[in-house]
Amino acid sequence: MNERGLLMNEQIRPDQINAAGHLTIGGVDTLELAAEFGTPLVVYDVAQIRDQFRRFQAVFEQNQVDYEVSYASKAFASKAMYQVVAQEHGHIDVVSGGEMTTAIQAGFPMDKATFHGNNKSATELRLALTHHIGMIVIDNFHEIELLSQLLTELDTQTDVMLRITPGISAHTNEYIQTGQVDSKFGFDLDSGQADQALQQVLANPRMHMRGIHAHIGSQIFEVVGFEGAAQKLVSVAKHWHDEFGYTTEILNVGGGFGIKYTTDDHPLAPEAFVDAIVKAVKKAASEANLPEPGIWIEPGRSIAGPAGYNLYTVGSRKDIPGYLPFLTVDGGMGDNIRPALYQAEYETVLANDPQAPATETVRIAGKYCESGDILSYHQALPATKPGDVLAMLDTGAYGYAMASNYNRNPRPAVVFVENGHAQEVVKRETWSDMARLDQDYNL
Ligand SMILES: Cc1ncc(COP(=O)(O)O)c(C=O)c1O
Ligand SMILES: N[C@@H](CCCC[NH3+])C(=O)O
Repeated sequence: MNERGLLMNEQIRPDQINAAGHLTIGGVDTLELAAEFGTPLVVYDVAQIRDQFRRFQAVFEQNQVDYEVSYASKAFASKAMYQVVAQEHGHIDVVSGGEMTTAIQAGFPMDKATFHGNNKSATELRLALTHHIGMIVIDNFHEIELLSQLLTELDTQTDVMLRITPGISAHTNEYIQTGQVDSKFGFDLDSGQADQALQQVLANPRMHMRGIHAHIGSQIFEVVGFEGAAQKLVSVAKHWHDEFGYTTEILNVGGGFGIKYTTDDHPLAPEAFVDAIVKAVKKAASEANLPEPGIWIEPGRSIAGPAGYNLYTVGSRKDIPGYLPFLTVDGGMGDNIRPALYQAEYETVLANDPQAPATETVRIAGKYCESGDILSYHQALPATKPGDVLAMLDTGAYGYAMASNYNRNPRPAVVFVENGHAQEVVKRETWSDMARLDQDYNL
């Protein structure tokens, strides 16, 4: 409750409302952000990014475990983001030459980067090796062969892990499950593929086999899947120890920690996830009589998501008797495709009065030429008028990262805000940028 006796939106902290009653991010008024940088605008509260990172790290420190918290940068990659992670002494994982190049340009220490992907190209692997990437997570037999050729060609060596499919279907949207047996990622266990991969890697002196990786899915709300993955990884480590005399140094349980998008979501705290993982690994390792391995995690959404906001300006409106009105904003599926792609839900508030009581339920539509271009299917809001700014909450993961130029709409600017200061860290694209790669046809 606030002083007006209204129920606060749970995703907004009371200190985010300023004297004018406006929503603030990192101490800056969202209306000022919209006026200065334009809309649609992606805004990150940097203190919140740092705080999530530190919370994950602190539990490992308390448990005195060898660990890495590796930010899964597919959730949101930019030079500024990599620089913030570096300031937090964090690690990153990258899944493409583009993410790697951005990290390199940001000056990120690449020995703290892990390279993932189920079809890494020779060029990408070469880039990784020439920049002495910290770890390559090998996904398939083709990659073992390609990597071994490149290691010989470049006369170098690398640390590697093997990604396995743990056979765990996390309780999450089926589109974002990755740990089940029928997955395109990683080596299958039951068919013996993983054993074969281990033997190939161990036979190559240029590959230093460091550990086992599994990722069970995304937006997960329960610890049980992670405990299961931890047990499975330890059982693989035990099997490899007994069968091949190989001792696993690191278990990487991936990311997937769920966040609160709406009041229906009840995520666990970072501490609860890490605590459960650490306990499960320690218990399983001691039962298997194995030395305690290092534990790595790869949170993406839980680092970037809650810190991100999308600001939009309200434009047209369509009222249809018997249906929820369409309130159209100046962005849409080009800057956040998640509602259209996964029926993902968010909370949206009126930036100039986020505490105002709702008077209607609307559909928030985008401006893209597509009926499915909906940002919200049912959002309670106070009365709005063209020109009002809406703030969509918790948009920081897989929003800008999955943005497109559909309809040749420019992608928004990205602004980082901290301690009352705002800085544009990714410029807004312009209409002429839309044609910057185009060539006149002159055959
Ligand atoms: C290998 C791997 N690690 C980490 C992540 C990050 O997941 P999340 O953003 O759900 O934490 C993903 C994406 O799901 C992934 O595929
Ligand atoms: N893009 C998905 C998550 C993908 C996870 C990547 N492994 C989402 O928006 O929820």
